[in-house]
Amino acid sequence: MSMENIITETEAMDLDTQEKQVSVHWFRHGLRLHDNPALFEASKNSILYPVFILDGETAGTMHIGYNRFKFLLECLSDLDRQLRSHGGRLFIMQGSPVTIFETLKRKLNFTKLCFEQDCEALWRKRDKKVRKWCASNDVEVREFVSHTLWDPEIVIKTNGNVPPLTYKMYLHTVSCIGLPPRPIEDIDFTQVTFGSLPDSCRNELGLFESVPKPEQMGKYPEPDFSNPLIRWVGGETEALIKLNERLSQEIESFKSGVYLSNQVSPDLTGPPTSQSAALKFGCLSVRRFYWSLHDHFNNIHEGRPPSHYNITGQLIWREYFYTMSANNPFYDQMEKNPICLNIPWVPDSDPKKVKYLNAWKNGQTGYPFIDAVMRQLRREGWVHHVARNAVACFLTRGDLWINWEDGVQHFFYYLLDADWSVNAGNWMWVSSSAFEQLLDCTYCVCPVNFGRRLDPDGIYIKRYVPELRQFPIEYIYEPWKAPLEIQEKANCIISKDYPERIVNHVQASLANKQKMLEIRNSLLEETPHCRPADTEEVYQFMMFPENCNDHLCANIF
Ligand SMILES: Cc1cc2nc3c(=O)[nH]c(=O)nc-3n(C[C@H](O)[C@H](O)[C@H](O)COP(=O)(O)OP(=O)(O)OC[C@H]3O[C@@H](n4cnc5c(N)ncnc54)[C@H](O)[C@@H]3O)c2cc1C
Repeated sequence: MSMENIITETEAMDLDTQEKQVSVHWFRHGLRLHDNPALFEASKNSILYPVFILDGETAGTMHIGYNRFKFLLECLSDLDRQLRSHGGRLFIMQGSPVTIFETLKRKLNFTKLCFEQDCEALWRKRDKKVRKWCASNDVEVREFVSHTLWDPEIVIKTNGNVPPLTYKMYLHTVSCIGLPPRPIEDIDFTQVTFGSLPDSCRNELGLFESVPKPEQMGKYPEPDFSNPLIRWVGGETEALIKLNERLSQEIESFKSGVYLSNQVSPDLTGPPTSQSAALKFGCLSVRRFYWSLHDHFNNIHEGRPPSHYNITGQLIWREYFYTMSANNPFYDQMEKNPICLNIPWVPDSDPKKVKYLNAWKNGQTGYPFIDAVMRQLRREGWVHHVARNAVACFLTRGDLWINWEDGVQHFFYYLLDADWSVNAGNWMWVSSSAFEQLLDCTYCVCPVNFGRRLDPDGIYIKRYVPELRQFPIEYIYEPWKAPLEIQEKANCIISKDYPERIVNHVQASLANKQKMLEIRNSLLEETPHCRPADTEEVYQFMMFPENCNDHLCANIF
């Protein structure tokens, strides 16, 4: 696009005389141009200002590690590059949203503010303040639902003004609402007029002339966990390339009649295919993902009714957790959270807690599978769902009896896809704190056999726990059992080069099960609570292989 459709400073100041109104599109999540109804609205018959505000909280920046910050800045870079190719740019500013909008109002007299709904309770305060300011400054607010397939508020209303307690109830509720909307058409950028910012307000707005690097924002790689082996790249362009790759794989599996290969045979060492970080930041539209899968599925199985909730069942878990958190500002906490059971985890004052928690965080528990996962998390920011289940269970009800809130914080800092509600929802589920039969923790992931089942050759361990690279496979999941001469031959002496296991899993998990039972029995009556609908749902969520109920991967008490 030529410079002709960028208006000048003088034109911007003289807008009341022009026909077009001035609109600001506020990117928060939803960092994409495709299927973006709020951006579509902002660009209609308007002079458009696309804005992202680094306010220290938006898009999860209040507690963020280097890898996710880098990913976010790559998303912004990609947006900026794309907008520039259409003659505009992304205005990245630093400060509080209301202060920035005040300045923009003074300088540009904008009259419309558009944004995508951030449905989590966490964002209520921020958005309420902005709405209030808009209401008293003649700025129309237009908010659109496109981060989720269904509007959580409508789901709650349809379910009688309470969130559905179980995933199955959730499925039932959304089936009453109907199928989610399809993605909207692409914006015709040849018809869009972009605004420019007067020089006089650039400082006041904390405007970045180009997308900053994480280091400029005070974020640095951690010395012991730098050099990721898998590099996740942020941005819409990359997300759409990955979507096509993923769809090709899915089409092949639909044709062969093998569905959900990611769940049936989880691959810890194969090339990365996940879209969770792209969905978290919204560089991929969840509706595009959902409908592309179903359309391909229906094309291949012409005439057969689509099984909507099977092939996209994982996406529905995301919806479910968003909905559960929508009206619950304490969703990521234990005591104040009405859906969470109060479990007397190891107290903060207990020195054992600090020791165990640090060992878990640093990948030094002495259980190679757990340590590999924890090190991959810090190094790369993404780990497979089955691996997350294993380390979450180990920290909480499985082995260490440590509060899931500590796990949530750690994951929230390091995960690329860290979502306030999805993260906390999964932690409550795995730790038996909610979404689980009242303290009935039947399934406990075994840190030895579960890993062995997933990665029998120990490739994953050798990749992330280099101390054990020369260990023979028969001992790699239980190195403490290796005779000293084998340890010497493998150049790794247990308790010197690699830690002794911090707990005995069999003893710890049995003792923890007993504690759960005692708490359960001490409760007078069962209150209605969130829980799995049945055993099948537990298996599906935990992604246990079908024949896993044989004490090999899961301890079943
Ligand atoms: C303790 C714990 C914490 C987690 N924290 C997060 C988080 O902060 N953000 C996050 O996106 N996922 C989280 N998950 C869920 C899950 O592990 C990831 O979404 C998954 O690893 C993504 O891989 P994928 O894209 O290959 O998934 P696929 O199987 O391809 O699923 C497609 C999409 O569905 C969604 N999804 C899949 N599984 C779940 C699930 N159990 N709950 C909710 N959504 C799901 C994701 O957006 C995912 O990209 C967590 C799981 C656990 C056990």
